[in-house]
Amino acid sequence: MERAAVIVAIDGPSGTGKSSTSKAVATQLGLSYLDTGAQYRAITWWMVNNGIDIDDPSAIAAVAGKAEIVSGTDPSAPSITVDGTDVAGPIRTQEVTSKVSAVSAVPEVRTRITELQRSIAAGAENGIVVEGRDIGTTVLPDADLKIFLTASSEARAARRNGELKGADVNATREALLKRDAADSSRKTSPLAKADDAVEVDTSDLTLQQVIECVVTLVEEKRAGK
Ligand SMILES: Nc1ncnc2c1ncn2[C@@H]1O[C@H](COP(=O)(O)OP(=O)(O)O)[C@@H](O)[C@H]1O
Ligand SMILES: Nc1ccn([C@H]2C[C@H](O)[C@@H](COP(=O)(O)OP(=O)(O)O)O2)c(=O)n1
Repeated sequence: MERAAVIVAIDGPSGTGKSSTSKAVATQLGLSYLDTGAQYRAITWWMVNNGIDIDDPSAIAAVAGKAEIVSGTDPSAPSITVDGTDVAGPIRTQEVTSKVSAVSAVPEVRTRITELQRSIAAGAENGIVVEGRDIGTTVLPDADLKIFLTASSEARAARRNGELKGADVNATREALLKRDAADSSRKTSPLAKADDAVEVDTSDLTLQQVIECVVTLVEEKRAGK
């Protein structure tokens, strides 16, 4: 019998391990992978590049449909382009990181990106792992499995700091908490755990342990447990 395409939603705040876990789980299970944060970063990069006033939600809303964002969903080589330009590097700058919460709070931006995410998930024949902030609550509320990753702010800041050469861990923690607060308090589709999501606190787990935990949960779902 053909296996039905499994849809896995992984949400949680910054630095909880969503991207690393999702990529590894998708690779192990032969599923596609979608980093929705990269899409919000990509549209933010476009806004910055086109001189749009980030403090003016109506200016952002007016051009929300302009950028053509294409996400490659191979977990071993995820990619993202805007109007044909590879932006995988530029979307990770401090400037984009500091502006992405404001851009992603604009309802017109969310509507546009949510449509894109749903069409990518629907087209993933072998199933997909989709990671973000509102996947289990809004984008794919019928996902087969929903995971909500958490971790202490200290653990999250230490992990993020490990990626930023020479950064001050306290400044990293402050910036991370500020972004979480903005993402959790916005009106449209805030960062939240879905009622039926499995919460996993990764503070004291290795990445490998988190991956194994999620793989087991997917396999249990597939076995109909
Ligand atoms: N359980 C873990 N223990 C230690 N480090 C981790 C763990 N999970 C992820 N990391 C590391 O923390 C950093 C942030 O992880 P990432 O997957 O990008 O988180 P998110 O997508 O939630 O922001 C990466 O450098 C990753 O290797
Ligand atoms: N589904 C999503 C995914 C991300 N976002 C927004 C909010 C986040 O602060 C930014 C960036 O997300 P991203 O997952 O790249 O952030 P980190 O890897 O945790 O730093 O995008 C969102 O609003 N909804």
